Amino acid sequence: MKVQNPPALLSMVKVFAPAKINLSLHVTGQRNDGYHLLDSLVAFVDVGDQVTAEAAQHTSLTVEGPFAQGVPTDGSNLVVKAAEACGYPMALTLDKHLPPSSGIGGGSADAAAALRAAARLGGPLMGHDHALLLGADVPVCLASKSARMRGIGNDLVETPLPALHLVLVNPRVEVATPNVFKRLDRKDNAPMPDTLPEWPDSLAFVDWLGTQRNDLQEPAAKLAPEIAAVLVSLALSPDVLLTRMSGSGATCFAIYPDRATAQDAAAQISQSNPWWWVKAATTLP
Ligand SMILES: C[C@@](CO)(OP(=O)(O)O)[C@H](O)COP(=O)(O)OP(=O)(O)OC[C@H]1O[C@@H](n2ccc(N)nc2=O)[C@H](O)[C@@H]1O
Ligand SMILES: Nc1ncnc2c1ncn2[C@@H]1O[C@H](COP(=O)(O)OP(=O)(O)O)[C@@H](O)[C@H]1O
Repeated sequence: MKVQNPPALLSMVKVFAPAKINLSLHVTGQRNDGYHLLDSLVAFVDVGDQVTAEAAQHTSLTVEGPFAQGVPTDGSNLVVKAAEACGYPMALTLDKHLPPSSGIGGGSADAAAALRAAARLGGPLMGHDHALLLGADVPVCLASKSARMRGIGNDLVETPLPALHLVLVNPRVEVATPNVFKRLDRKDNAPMPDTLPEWPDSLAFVDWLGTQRNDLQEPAAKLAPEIAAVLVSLALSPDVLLTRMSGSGATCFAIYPDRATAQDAAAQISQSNPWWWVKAATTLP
């Protein structure tokens, strides 16, 4: 019998940390510990951060990239917390492209990428329950596949969606998630339907999505009036199908019929608002 060598372990890995978009976000209750119950359709896009990792004696972190200045470089960074939580020390480099505190889960995506990096280097693969301790959004980011997310972020059902062409806009205003939840008047809003419909194509999906909500949009817009300006700017762009805020804000998204239309809208919005962070994006399969 031929004896096969075990697969060689990689010495360095690069892992993409895609932005998370809450296409819908219904807040349906609140637990005794203060955490809110959610019902959210989550998608991931081809815009994100990059985590590079090597096994090391001690965990270290270098942060670079366009949003490096906005994130901590010490043990409070979620990639360091992720390395510590899985007990696998790594030399980490975070190339930060997503605006922080912006409702697209940058820190959670980075933490999930660090967990995937540890597993690829030969460390343990952390389970969802353990990942949840790093943040409510970390479990959904671990798979980075579109999903219906319920509970506080722990109850996940993979939900394939038609491809969507988006523009993401952040007015470069950081919004703290707990402050938005605190300003939400009603905590017991209606969930999405028990059984989600089948969508034959993107247009049918967007029609249905228009009947759903982000319950955090109103309280976030009270905290950051720039959100209203972003939504107006997206709503005025040619051929737009739907506009909404993601997560607790302030990033908003719009959906377009195709990539070229999304790219044209992004270029036009960026030209009129040079300070804003504007990206055309397509959902990942
Ligand atoms: C609101 C969401 C929707 O996807 O996205 P973001 O706006 O952060 O991107 C998430 O639930 C955020 O997840 P994440 O950012 O990982 O939250 P955590 O670090 O666990 O919690 C930060 C704080 O948000 C509030 N929080 C978070 C999640 C949840 N289900 N209920 C809450 O009330 C709590 O005040 C908590 O102290
Ligand atoms: N890798 C990271 N990237 C961004 N923020 C981080 C990171 N690690 C820790 N943080 C902290 O987490 C907080 C939430 O950031 P982030 O995850 O980007 O928010 P959101 O989930 O709203 O997009 C910020 O206040 C930031 O200081």
